[in-house]
Amino acid sequence: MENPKTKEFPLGIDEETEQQYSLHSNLLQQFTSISSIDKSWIFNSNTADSSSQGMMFSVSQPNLLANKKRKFILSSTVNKRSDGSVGLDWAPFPVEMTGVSVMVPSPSGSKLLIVRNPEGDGGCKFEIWSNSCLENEFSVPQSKHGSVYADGWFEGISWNSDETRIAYVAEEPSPAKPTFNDQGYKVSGSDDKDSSSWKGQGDWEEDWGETYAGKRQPALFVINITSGEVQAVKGIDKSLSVGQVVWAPSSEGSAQYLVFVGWSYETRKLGIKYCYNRACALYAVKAPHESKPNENEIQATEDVQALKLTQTISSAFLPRFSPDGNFLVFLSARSSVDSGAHSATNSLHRIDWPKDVKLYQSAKVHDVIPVVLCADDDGFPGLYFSSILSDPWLSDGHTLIIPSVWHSSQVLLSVNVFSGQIKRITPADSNFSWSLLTLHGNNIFAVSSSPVDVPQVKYGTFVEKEGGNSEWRWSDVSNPIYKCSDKVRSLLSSLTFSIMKISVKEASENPTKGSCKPYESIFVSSKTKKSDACDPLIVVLHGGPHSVSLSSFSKSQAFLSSLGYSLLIVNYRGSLGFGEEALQSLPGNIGSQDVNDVLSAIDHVIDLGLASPSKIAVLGGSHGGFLTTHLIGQAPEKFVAAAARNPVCNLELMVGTTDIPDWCFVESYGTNGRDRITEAPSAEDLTLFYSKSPIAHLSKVKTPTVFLLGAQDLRVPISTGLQYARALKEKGVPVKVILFPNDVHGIDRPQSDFESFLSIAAWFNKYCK
Ligand SMILES: CC(=O)N[C@@H](C)C(=O)N[C@@H](C)C(=O)O
Repeated sequence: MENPKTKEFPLGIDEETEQQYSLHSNLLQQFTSISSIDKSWIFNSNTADSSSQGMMFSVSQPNLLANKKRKFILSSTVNKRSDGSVGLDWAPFPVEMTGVSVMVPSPSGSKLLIVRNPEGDGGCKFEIWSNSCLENEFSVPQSKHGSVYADGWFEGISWNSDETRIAYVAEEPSPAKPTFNDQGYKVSGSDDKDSSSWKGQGDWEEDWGETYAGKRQPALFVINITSGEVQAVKGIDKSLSVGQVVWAPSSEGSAQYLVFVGWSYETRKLGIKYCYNRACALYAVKAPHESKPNENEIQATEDVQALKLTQTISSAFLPRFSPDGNFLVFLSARSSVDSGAHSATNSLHRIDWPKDVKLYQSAKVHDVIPVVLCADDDGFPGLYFSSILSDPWLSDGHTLIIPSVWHSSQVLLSVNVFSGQIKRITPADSNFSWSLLTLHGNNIFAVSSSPVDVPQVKYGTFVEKEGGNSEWRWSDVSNPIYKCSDKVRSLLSSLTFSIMKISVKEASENPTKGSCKPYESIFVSSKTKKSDACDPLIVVLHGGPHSVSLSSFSKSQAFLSSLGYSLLIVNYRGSLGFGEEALQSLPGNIGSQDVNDVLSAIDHVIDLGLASPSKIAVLGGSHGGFLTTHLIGQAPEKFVAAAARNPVCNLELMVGTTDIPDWCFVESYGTNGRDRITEAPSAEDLTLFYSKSPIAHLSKVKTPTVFLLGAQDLRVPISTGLQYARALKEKGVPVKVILFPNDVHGIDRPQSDFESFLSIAAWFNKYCK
């Protein structure tokens, strides 16, 4: 037998950790392997049997060995039953999609665009499929454009109505770089490649920060799907980054227009990921002509300059035309732009679409859903969503179906864009969270889940009842996608969850009404009380801070609760989903109001006898890591273990290195901080940043803490986490640091996510059981 004293362990692993890893890694793999639906589409039937329609699901599943997400397509046929519900007949096997960046069916469903972005020097591949074969395939050289944007934000791919052309967003081609040879500088003009010259760097160009490192400016293009001709759209200011393009309704005899979102910047591009406070507007621009012989000169003289449609509002995005083409709706994050908070309560707007192009610029922006400042207790708390279906309309042509965060859950809403009437269409008595898959006529495919229930596909039908009492009814749709192991199912069935209201203990000076309203925590625990002793508790804190922990299924959280921990997931004031006044109460008060909200939520569960004060751990990433490290400093007796993922530990250090220095100013000073934003903070600014930071409380910390850091994080550069971890080590506090060399802020590559949560479990089992 091996002598444990002489046994060599892998880096960072001792005997106890090895045991923990052996015990729990298989269960974590079982959670990890649960698939998720990214998108789905419904197709009109080509058969005589019009009661059945085809459906396609794009599904992803982490592939730990390859450290990638495996993507596949699963097809089914929709069968409508006489009672209004549906069943899906599934194809026997899925088909893996390798190397596919985006796929977009045409509006009629008769064609499918598949885009494959280049991995090396080659071009972008566009494939046009019919239902039986590949119809056309084009390779677009890098000299025309770089990768097609598939990021879910700048991303926009839109088929025109006769399905002959596609507008899309791709990276501008790379500019030429200065060339040198043994004679010195090679005068530009010659693009010769020879072994006696080399390329210099030229000027550094700004990008949009976190997750956009090295990505070139997003620009607009149109491809003809028969000839493969690609045209760059003219008339767009070079300084504008563009995205989310859609074709404007076409009218006989007049030119075709494209509507897109444009983001401009002042002196530098600030990070845009999770940051809705970047000003943006809708523009209309003439789509390029199909080139015909001898037409070039006529085109050159045409007025092609893009028109700004939304002059009167600081933010406009997600444009969608009504089915009749008479109006355009869009979302606005103007509260976020105007206050400087990186995310806030949205509003929805409408422009009646003029038939005369010249009137576009003076189109009136109507408010459909305004920003909600403070909602009644059970009233609509405001709009919180950032993606929308490409066709979100019911058959009346003016009712939109959208998801939105409502307190700690995501619900589905129907919105009448003329009257502004909003209805919550998912069950009011459900604490589950819902996401939208696709519309099926006037019915809805959706997914519903909870912290202890794996996602379930649902079908919603609108039932008109006598006496005008109509309602939405939801039925389960059986599906093979969310399959999980018997072990996972049995562990989850022993858990339960509830959403708790937590009263505000101390309001700030001059509080607004909305900031005094209760906030919420999601509490996950075992159904059966094993003895008088409570299970150990993990307090889970989201980042942002203007984000939210939803009551939806999370594999990593379900893994931790399956190991015997209760979870207290706190939506402290400042979270999305509770109205604008509650959200805006946090900027200027970070490190105190949010910390106290979390401490009050913990006291609440201790007072209810649901948690034992001696067995509490805390876990959070980013701003959640800021709170984690603040809590172990400000309440050093309270926490026996902590885990911080890319935490903000020192704003004074972060401000000079992050892609969002403006965030440090606004969150530290409040909205007034907007006027102080600078690349050269004063000594006074730096003093305030330090005083608001967890590092200011470091001397009191004694909680053993594990740090998970992504070395490519541009948002919260690892220097702040490393500095704090080293300082704790210097004090003799037990510390573990795992650095993921190729991860960005989210640390979500499959192997990194896996190792993060396995090590968090091992750490908590060591110090908090
Ligand atoms: C706006 C932003 O990115 N803030 C970070 C400090 C942060 O907390 N990020 C959130 C979104 C996260 O969960 O990573």
